[in-house]
Amino acid sequence: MTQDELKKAAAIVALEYVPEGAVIGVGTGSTVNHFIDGLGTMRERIAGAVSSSEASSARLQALGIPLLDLNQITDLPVYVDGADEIDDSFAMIKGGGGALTREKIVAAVATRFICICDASKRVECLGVFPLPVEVLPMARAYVERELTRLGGRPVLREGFVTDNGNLILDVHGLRIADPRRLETDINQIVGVVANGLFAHRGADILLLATPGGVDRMVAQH
Ligand SMILES: O=C(CO)[C@H](O)[C@H](O)COP(=O)(O)O
Repeated sequence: MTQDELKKAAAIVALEYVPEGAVIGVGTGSTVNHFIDGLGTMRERIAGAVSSSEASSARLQALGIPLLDLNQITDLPVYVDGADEIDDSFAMIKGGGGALTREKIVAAVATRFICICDASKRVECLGVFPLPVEVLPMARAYVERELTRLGGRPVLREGFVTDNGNLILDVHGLRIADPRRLETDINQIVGVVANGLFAHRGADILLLATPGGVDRMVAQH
């Protein structure tokens, strides 16, 4: 199976977790695109979706799925999203697509975070994938210096502007032994909008696609 076929397999299993009549939180990325396509086939059975990016919003709208404003939602039973890395505690690095801030906001509101990914995303220790950090443009150089002080090597994502009008620094060279601590430390840097560590709010369910099938795992927290 190709990596894309594995992503699709995880996404299709995630459709089983979509409650009848509910608003669904929708992430961003190539794995989630398969999930959105699946949602399109069952659009009469859901109330609509809250999206984490302009790209996902466009795909949802093209399939006729109503988009809702997060500010009008009090009950979001599930949020479905991919990850760039996920560890044994279901802490993740996300933001490869640059949508980390909105992803974090929608995930914070959701009752259950369902992570869908192929087995290559499972790691023992987070940090081989460069950690994305969304930064206000005027703070870029200052935040770069502070991230270097934390032991990383920040690299500006060239030619990329987030949906919020900000920049992304991809931080290389971090071996993240304590994801919660680092998530908090980076959030303390003035000018950081959000960082791609999802450790305080990790996944609740992991649907991990392997060539042998999709493993369903539930977090122990
Ligand atoms: O965090 C994300 C986007 O900001 C994605 O979930 C992550 O990059 C995984 O993407 P893909 O499903 O394309 O492998």
